[in-house]
Amino acid sequence: MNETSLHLADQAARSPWSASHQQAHIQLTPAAGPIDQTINVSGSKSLTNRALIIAAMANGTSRLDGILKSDDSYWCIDSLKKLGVSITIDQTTATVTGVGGKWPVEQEELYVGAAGTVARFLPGALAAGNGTWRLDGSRRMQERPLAPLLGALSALGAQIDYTGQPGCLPLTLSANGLQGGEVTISGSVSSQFISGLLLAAPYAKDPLIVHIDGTVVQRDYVDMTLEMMHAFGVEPLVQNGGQSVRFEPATYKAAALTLEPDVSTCGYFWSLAALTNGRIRINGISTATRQPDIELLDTLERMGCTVVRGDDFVEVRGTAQLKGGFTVSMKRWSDQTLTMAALATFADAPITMTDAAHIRHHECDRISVVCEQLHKLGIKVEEYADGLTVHPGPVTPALLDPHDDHRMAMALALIGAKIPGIRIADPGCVAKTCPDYFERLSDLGIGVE
Ligand SMILES: O=C(O)C1=C[C@@H](OP(=O)(O)O)[C@@H](O)[C@H](O)C1
Ligand SMILES: C=C(OP(=O)(O)O)C(=O)O
Repeated sequence: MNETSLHLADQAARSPWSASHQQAHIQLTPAAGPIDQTINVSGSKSLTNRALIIAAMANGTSRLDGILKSDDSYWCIDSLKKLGVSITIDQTTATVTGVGGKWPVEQEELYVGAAGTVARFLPGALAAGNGTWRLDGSRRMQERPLAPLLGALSALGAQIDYTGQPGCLPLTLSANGLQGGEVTISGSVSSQFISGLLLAAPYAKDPLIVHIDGTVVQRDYVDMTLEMMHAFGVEPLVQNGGQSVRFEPATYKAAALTLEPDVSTCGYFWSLAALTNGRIRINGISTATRQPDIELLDTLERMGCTVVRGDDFVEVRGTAQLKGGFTVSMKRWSDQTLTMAALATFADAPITMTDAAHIRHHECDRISVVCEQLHKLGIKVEEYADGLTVHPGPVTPALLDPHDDHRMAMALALIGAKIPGIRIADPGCVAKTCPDYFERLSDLGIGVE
């Protein structure tokens, strides 16, 4: 594949916290022997951006330890600062002085980068206040859906004017606070729509009941949102088996929190141990986490790995031959679909991943792109609307194109940890959630040139 056929990355979405990897591509070389390390992993992107936005809406000053410093959290902080929120960062500690839901800057242009969490969590927070703001994002973020969330916010009093594709960024949001009452929203395409509405719901002028229409993809992220709201002193009343949530008018209270490591990022390092018949222990996390990608561990065990579940660490020990020959639903933990596709390349029988249709709306059409990239390696794949089947086989090194998708780059790099000569274009795209990913691989003995 020549350079001209590569997906053109949106460099504008790369933040000052991006990695140093600005070269056109890198080449990976497997470590000389099994990887055997104990490591730490940076804070959760999902928890970081929830905590930042809620802290900004709270009364009082919050202290957040263990935040993630990546593109997604950078654009979250940048937007909140533009709204007049005082945020100071010291290493991985954020000190946020909340504005109680009244944004000091009532007219501003905000940029969310490629961050789905900011694109989906900020509009509700804005709609709860008073002002007129223009929101924009990366080229890909301008293609990702927002309509279910914005429809609900409009029903509660927000005025949304799309200046690009209807239902997407860029848009102008004008608000004079959220009405109470009842509103219904779907989470069948993204759980973030639900989370974005719930985060703002306590600030409605009257009691508000949010009804969830149908099933929610990756539902655990909604539960993470409710847990984070609780940490800031708001008590949502969950009813009807989780299909409705009732809120009395309330204001978040400042909090001091330490955020968990990012379990989605942990998945790549645990998978490295699985693939190299090595051992990786990650400190500071346990399987008691609400982060759904912890589900990967059960599947690694199913593939023949050993998992040690400590109170404050999780260790994965690999195996000489990964087992396949099964179908696995990715509905709860679909961010690991690409990781599973990389692992399946080296299993002893095909693996089918299902229930992941919504990841076609993520940083790229992840099902189509991962099938295309595995095909370049000579791997037989079958693509379905909601997933794929990977048939293990010999790998022919190639230049792989992550399509500006951090998870595509991080997952495909796992193949390079096993097979010499794998090249990954635009390695800097990992900065969305793990700017130092390739440095970490190098520290583990994998060649990164
Ligand atoms: O709420 C969150 O923090 C997230 C929700 C999920 O998005 P979808 O529900 O859109 O799949 C997940 O893929 C994303 O990485 C983070
Ligand atoms: C889908 C993802 O991110 P987001 O939707 O938060 O941009 C992800 O990190 O895999």
